Amino acid sequence: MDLLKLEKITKTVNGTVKITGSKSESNRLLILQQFYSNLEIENISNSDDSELMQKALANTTSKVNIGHAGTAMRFLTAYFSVKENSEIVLTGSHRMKNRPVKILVEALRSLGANIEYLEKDGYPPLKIKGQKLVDSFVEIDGGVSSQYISALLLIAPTLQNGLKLKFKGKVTSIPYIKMTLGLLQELFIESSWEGDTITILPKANLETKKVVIESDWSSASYYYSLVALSKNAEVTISSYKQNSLQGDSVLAEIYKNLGVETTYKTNALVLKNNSAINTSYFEELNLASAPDIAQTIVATCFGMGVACYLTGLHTLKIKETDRLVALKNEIEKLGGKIEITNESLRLFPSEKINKNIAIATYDDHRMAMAFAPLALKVPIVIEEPEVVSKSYPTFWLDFEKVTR
Ligand SMILES: O=C(O)C1=C[C@@H](OP(=O)(O)O)[C@@H](O)[C@H](O)C1
Ligand SMILES: C=C(OP(=O)(O)O)C(=O)O
Repeated sequence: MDLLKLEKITKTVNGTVKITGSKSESNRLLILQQFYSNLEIENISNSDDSELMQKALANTTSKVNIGHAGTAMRFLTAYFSVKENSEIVLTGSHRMKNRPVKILVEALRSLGANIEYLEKDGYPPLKIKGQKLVDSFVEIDGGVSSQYISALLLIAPTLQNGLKLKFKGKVTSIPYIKMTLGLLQELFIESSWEGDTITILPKANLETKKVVIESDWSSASYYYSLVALSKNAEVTISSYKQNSLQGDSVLAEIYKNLGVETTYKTNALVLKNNSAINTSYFEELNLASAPDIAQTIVATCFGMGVACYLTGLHTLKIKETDRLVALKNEIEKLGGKIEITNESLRLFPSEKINKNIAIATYDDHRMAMAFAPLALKVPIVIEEPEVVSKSYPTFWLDFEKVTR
C-alpha cells in the first residue's frame, strides 16, 4: 500500500496556488460541446473525472469505462441515449457498479430511451442503444442525486420539443441543478424553473461561443481548512469569479465562522486567518446544497476543537464511498468522538489528536485531501495518496508549496 507520511507542519501557511477548472462545469460543457461544436471551452479541469469524460466522448469502441466518475456516468447515460445509431456498454469501477442509476434510467426510458442493465438491476454497467427521443415530459424523484436531473437537462435542448421536467418530492444538491441551468443560459438556451417544474426550450445551433471555466471551489476547501488551522496564514488561490455558478462557493461564508477572511482580488481569492471564530454557527449546519465540503468541514472543526452538527448529508452514503462511515472511522482513530445517522453527523469537541495515525482513504479523493491539513496539528499518514487525482491531480504539489 502507498503511504504518504506528513510531518507536522511548523511553517505558517503561506503562498499562491492556481487550481484547475471546476470538474462539474467541465463535465457539463464537454457534453454540451458534442451538441454545439462551435462551443470553445477554456480552463477545462485536468481531473481524472474530466479526462475520463473526454476519452469517453472520443471513444470509437463498443465499451466505455468511466472509473469512479459519477458525473461522467450519469451525464453519459443520457448522452448515449440520444446519440442516434450508437450502441455502447457504459461501465465503471467496482464502486460505480454500486452507485444507483435507476431513477435516471427510468426517467430516460419514460422518454423512449433503450437502456438495459447488464448486471444488477438499477446499477451500471448499462447497455445503451442511442436513438431519437420523441417525448418531452418527464417526472423524476429529485431527492437522491441532482446528477440525474442535470443529465436530463443537458440533453433537453437537443430534443425536438425541449423538455418539461417535473419533480416528485424534495430536490437535493440544488446549486448543481442551478449550475446546469446557468451554463445553458450562457449558451443562450432558454429555461425556467417554476414550482416543481423546469422547462427547457429546444436549440438546434449555437453561434460561436467561448466559456472560461472558473477554478474548482470544492478543491479550494482544503486551503480554507489549512488557513483556518494556521494562525497568521495567508493563501491566494486562482482563478475565481465573484458570481460563481458553484454552490461550494458558500465556503467563504462557512469559513468566516472558523476565522477565515476571504477577499476577491482580480480573479483570485485571498484567504487570511483572523482568528474570529463563531462556534454557534456550527450548532446546526445543513449541507444539502454543498455535500462535497462536508469532509473538509468535519476535519477542520476536529482540528480546531470545535463541535459541529451537520445535517442534510443524505447523499453522502452513495458517493465515492459511504462518506459518513468513512468519517466516523477515521475521526475515531484520531481520538475524536463522532456520531452519525443516515443523514447527519455530530462531532464533539476534542482537545487531543492522536499522532501518526494512518488515514484510510476508501478510493475517495476527498478523504485524503480533507485530512491532510491536520498535519498542522500532528504528524499524520495518508493511505493511497494518489486518490486525489479524481478531482485534483496536483494537490500534493500545491499542498507542499504552501506548507513547507
Ligand atoms: O452535478 C455535479 O457536478 C455534482 C453533484 C453532486 O452530486 P449529488 O447531486 O449526487 O449530491 C456532487 O456531490 C458531485 O460531486 C458533483
Ligand atoms: C461526489 C463526487 O463526485 P461524483 O459523484 O461525480 O463521483 C465528488 O467529487 O465529491
